[in-house]
Amino acid sequence: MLDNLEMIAQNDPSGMFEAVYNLPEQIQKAYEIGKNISVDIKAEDIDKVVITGLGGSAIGGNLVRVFVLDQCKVPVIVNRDYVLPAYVNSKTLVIASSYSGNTEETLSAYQDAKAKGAKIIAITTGGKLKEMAEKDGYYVITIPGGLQPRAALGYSFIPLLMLFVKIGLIPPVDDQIEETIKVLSDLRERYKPEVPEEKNLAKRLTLKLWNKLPIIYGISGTTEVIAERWKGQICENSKSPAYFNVFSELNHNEIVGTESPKHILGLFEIVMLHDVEDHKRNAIRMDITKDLVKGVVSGVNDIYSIGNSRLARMFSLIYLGDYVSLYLATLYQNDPTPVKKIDILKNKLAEIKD
Ligand SMILES: O=P(O)(O)OC[C@H]1O[C@](O)(CO)[C@@H](O)[C@@H]1O
Repeated sequence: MLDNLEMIAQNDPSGMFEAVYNLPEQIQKAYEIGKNISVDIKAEDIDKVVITGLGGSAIGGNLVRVFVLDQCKVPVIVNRDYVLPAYVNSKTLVIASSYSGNTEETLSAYQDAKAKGAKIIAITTGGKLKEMAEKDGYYVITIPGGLQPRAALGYSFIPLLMLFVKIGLIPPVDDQIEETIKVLSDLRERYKPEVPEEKNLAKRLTLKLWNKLPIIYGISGTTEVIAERWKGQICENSKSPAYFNVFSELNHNEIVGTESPKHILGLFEIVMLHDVEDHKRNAIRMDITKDLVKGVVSGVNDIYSIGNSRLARMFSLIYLGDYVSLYLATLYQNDPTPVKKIDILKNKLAEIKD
């Protein structure tokens, strides 16, 4: 079914498949942008980092948060709100991340950061954020436009990660970026539409999730944000509901909610994301949980990261989720690009001034 290339092309008039295929090149370009970052902020000047953004931009920040968790000596917090927490002050580095540069919550948080006297860096393609930050004399990392924010994860993540290196918060990541580009270049030749179902994991997994409710499980500290990314991509690209949760937390509540109603539980198709750095006990929890839900849910699918470095492994899982979301869109005959409901929301919000 998913081997019908004409059907794929018909449901992808705006080229989201192409954008996903080009992720390795995007990461290469993002790497060059990262190398050119030149800031005078040093690790000792700050006692915390707050990355403020929404949607795809927040995911980029959240992936950085998890990536640096065991290396960075200052807390990294992701803020997805109009305002920043009261602990933001002159020792805080606030990174305002918005691909469009026009997301209202991020613009509002930027103003809040300014009012609180924080050190500010903006990462954006342009829009009001770039305009304001340049006018206010803050450093702006400018990334290329022309993509949907969720398709620009390379741009919203890699320069941010390299900023952490430049500031001296984490050791260099060059080798990891280079490996990531290689791993993704290899994976796209395995996941692309031309590869038939029997050899294409992305297509096979999509067929399992089709007409089901995808439930994506990650593990705290490793795959937690990747699970969130899968959920977001399935919602926005496939226009299907999807939910995610994280081990071990879900073992303390969600696992109990698997008894009734049976006809709804029977539609759950679970994807468990695995990585070699998963906490041993959480890996065991995943196995036990699988046994507990077997026969109740429609199915459980184990997916393992590929690659040596942490970065390559992270992106290997992200990439599979991206392809799955596009194939699922194809099966539902949806164009992955438009996000009509968000457009309606934004228009309605624009009509209402406070
Ligand atoms: O990165 P931006 O442009 O601030 O957008 C944030 C999020 O907002 C949306 O544009 C929709 O509101 C998402 O698609 C996107 O991920």
